[in-house]
Amino acid sequence: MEFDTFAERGEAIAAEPGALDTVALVADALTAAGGATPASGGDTEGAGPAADDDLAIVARFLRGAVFPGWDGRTLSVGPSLCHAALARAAGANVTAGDIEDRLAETGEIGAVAAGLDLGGQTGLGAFAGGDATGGAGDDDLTVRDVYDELVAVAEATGDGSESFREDALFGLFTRAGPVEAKYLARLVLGEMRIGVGSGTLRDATAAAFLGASVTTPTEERDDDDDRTGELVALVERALQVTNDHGRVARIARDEGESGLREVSLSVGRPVRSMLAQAGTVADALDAWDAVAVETKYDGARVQIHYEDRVDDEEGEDGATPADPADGPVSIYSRNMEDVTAALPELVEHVREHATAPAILDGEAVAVDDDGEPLPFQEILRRFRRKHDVDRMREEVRVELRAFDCLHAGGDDLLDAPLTGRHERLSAVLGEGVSELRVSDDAEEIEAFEAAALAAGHEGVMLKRPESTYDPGNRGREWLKRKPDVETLDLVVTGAEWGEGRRAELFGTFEVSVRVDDGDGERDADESVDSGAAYATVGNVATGITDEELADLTERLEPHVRAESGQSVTVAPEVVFEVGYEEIQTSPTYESGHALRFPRFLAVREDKAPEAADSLARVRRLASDE
Ligand SMILES: Nc1ncnc2c1ncn2[C@@H]1O[C@H](COP(=O)(O)OP(=O)(O)OP(=O)(O)O)[C@@H](O)[C@H]1O
Repeated sequence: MEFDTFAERGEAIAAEPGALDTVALVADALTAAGGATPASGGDTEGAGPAADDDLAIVARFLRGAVFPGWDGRTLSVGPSLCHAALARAAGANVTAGDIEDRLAETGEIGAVAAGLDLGGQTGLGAFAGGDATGGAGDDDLTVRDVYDELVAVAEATGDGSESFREDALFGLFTRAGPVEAKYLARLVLGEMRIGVGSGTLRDATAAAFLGASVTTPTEERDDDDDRTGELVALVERALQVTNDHGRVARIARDEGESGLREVSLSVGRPVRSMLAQAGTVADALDAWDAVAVETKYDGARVQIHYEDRVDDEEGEDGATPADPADGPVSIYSRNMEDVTAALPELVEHVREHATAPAILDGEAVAVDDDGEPLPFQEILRRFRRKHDVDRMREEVRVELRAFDCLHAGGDDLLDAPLTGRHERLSAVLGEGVSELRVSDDAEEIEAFEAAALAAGHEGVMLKRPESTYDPGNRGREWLKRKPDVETLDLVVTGAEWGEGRRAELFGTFEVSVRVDDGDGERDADESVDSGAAYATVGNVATGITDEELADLTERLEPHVRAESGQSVTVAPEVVFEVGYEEIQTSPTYESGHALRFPRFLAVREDKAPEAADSLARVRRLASDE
């Protein structure tokens, strides 16, 4: 597919207000991208699509993603690099500063890119491979050209990789016409802004390739007695298992329903984590006959994949390889980032105890010398660390608390009941496994909770004993019960420079909630700019030490999008855990709410902005108060 065709379809989708018509437009785009069905069936297994088929690429691009969800590769392109590449492509008269000024005016990089004369002024379009007519946009840039170039950008490492990335983007921009440039800039920065969430793409896949009808919104259908509901559920299931919209679209097209039914988990490819809602013991006992109660560990979520393969690097004595990333154990964060190298104790633990290939779910916790839990902030000093792992290992001890098992010894367990999965977990790992107590006695459950709190844990999890594992879902099958601490996980979207002695550091941070339904789709929300993904809810300036301010400044500076006086706007990259006393309605912030007495608690290293708290949650909390 030509990239300008993709961009025009993006424009049409963005302009369509109706959810069902959006699904129909996305389904058309998928069908158009697939072209003729490849006889070979193509590469449905691998990360890269077959050479004659753009379906997988287009399915991901529509969501603003270049790679599948399970794939750890990232472009490593921040706003400043993108601005520099755009400025170069726009010719000698335009600087990165000009791009930032325009961004401050328009508020959106796509609009800025579309307004530039890229490659046109200097004939760079011809230089970069354009046809005889020269100017930008005349070149037949395809979605595959863009994909291939972005793969090269993602895979560039070492000295010179930064300039390689800039050159590659410059090359792409010089080949782009205005609408293409708009979608290129958005894609590169991961902000597609056309309102295509995971649910839309799922429904469109079912409509395009399985014959599902697009007449009733998925949420209003009864899945049990509706054929379309059945097909949508099948696609949803395949998405949960593969975590790859591109691959699922291809399987739906090439192998139909039976192909989707056969999709299974792969050890080594992370799955989205099942999540919890807040709830009480009374809620749990009202809803279920019995409750499976478990300690809520205050650590960072980890998903551990154990491949049980012979390790090339392994010495004859079976010693751990020097680099844990080379071994049979891979550990992923909740964002599906590979954190194996940061947590060698967990690698060693699993190598020592696991008896079969497995996918385990659990929490990495920091503990003191007696094995007692340390606060959450301590695990964050170890999590995602790339340097000084051995030194930090001496300072902060980390242990595994595994609480679920998604796959063991060749069996996918997503559909098995929780208690059965937990038994498999105990059988496959043995050590470092949570205690899961099933009880229908409120007093016994409360005594379990009191003991967990007394031991320094965060609270308890209450789970339905028969619940299946629902990747990515924040349903009511798992409830979290914590004593009353009011915190929200909010995205930093702006900051202000400090004063006096702190003039070189940010002093105040603007924090925002997510304006979507949890999988990237926007709320139907008229009071908030419908293109915005985040809405402000407060400014945080207290609870931060000087050392933390320096760290936060260093961390946020590369993401600054625009500066005006003391204030900067920041790309949504960093999530803060913020404590507060109350939520009030307020016209001051875009969300229509304000936090009273917000204070900084920690950076949620383990959370991506898409996993931050939503506007819907803040509204719920506000109305409960
Ligand atoms: N026994 C357990 N079972 C499931 N999750 C647990 C358990 N112990 C600790 N956790 C942690 O609790 C989280 C469940 O709460 P939730 O889904 O709301 O995530 P969260 O937003 O990170 O919550 P929080 O900020 O309260 O940790 C899990 O993601 C996991 O990291």
